Amino acid sequence: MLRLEKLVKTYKTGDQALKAVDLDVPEGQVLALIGPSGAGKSTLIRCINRLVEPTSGKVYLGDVELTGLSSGALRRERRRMGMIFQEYALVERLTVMENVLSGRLGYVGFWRSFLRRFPQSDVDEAFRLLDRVGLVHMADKRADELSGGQRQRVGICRALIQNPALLLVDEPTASLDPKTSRQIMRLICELCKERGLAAIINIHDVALAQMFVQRVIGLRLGAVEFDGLPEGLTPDVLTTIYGEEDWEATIEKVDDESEAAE
Ligand SMILES: Nc1ncnc2c1ncn2[C@@H]1O[C@H](COP(=O)(O)OP(=O)(O)OP(=O)(O)O)[C@@H](O)[C@H]1O
Repeated sequence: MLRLEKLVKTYKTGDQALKAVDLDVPEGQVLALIGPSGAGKSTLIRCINRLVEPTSGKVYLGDVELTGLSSGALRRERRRMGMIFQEYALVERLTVMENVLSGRLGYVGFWRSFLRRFPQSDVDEAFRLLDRVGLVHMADKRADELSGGQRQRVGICRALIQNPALLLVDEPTASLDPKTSRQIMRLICELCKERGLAAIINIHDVALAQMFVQRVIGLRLGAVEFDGLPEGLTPDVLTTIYGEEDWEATIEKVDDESEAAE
């Protein structure tokens, strides 16, 4: 459902962030993108929805070549790609409900969005999503009253209310404590499964990636160094992606029992 063909990004500074990346993501697959700082993970995610303009190569979402679209057509196609950010990107002074509904702005007309008047069906869906992530009781709270984990749940609802075919997730847990990080990763992966959604999750934490996804892509210096099952991330493979390190400690599974009831 998503295909990248020889995707290249060279920034104006001369930094070659992506070097001819090929990638196929089937429908419903959740994959983690790992790699050291500067490997090109954020650039890859942002080249897919063209928040960063690729230098060359092609991106297909289904049959549509995103790289060939005019700005109007791109705006429409972007509705099919929900994005979740590290820093949540909520509007602090708006309520939880308003932040979730802002995910529909690509759908409602200009005046409706200007007046923030959304169809009842959108409001109903927002309540359903907030209920699913355990935040329905906070619908009227302002975003700046929420904890990091709660904010990210709102960010997830805002992405899902777009009814996307693909989720692009950029470091969803980087600002969260370890336990909340696991809860958020689990939630994202469960929701993808429930909805048959594909997702690409840029994540620093290798153990967390291994715990939840079906496929891992390891990027190094803008190229795919590893593409396989989480179990394939042996210390040797991690050394080729990241360099020398004591990987036995890093890939040790975290005790998950304490969360079983959550
Ligand atoms: N706007 C930019 N202008 C110039 N160079 C950039 C820009 N953004 C990223 N780069 C460069 O492109 C390369 C890839 O960066 P990118 O942020 O995609 O990596 P990353 O794997 O996401 O890193 P991190 O994990 O630290 O976020 C790096 O060398 C970086 O310096």
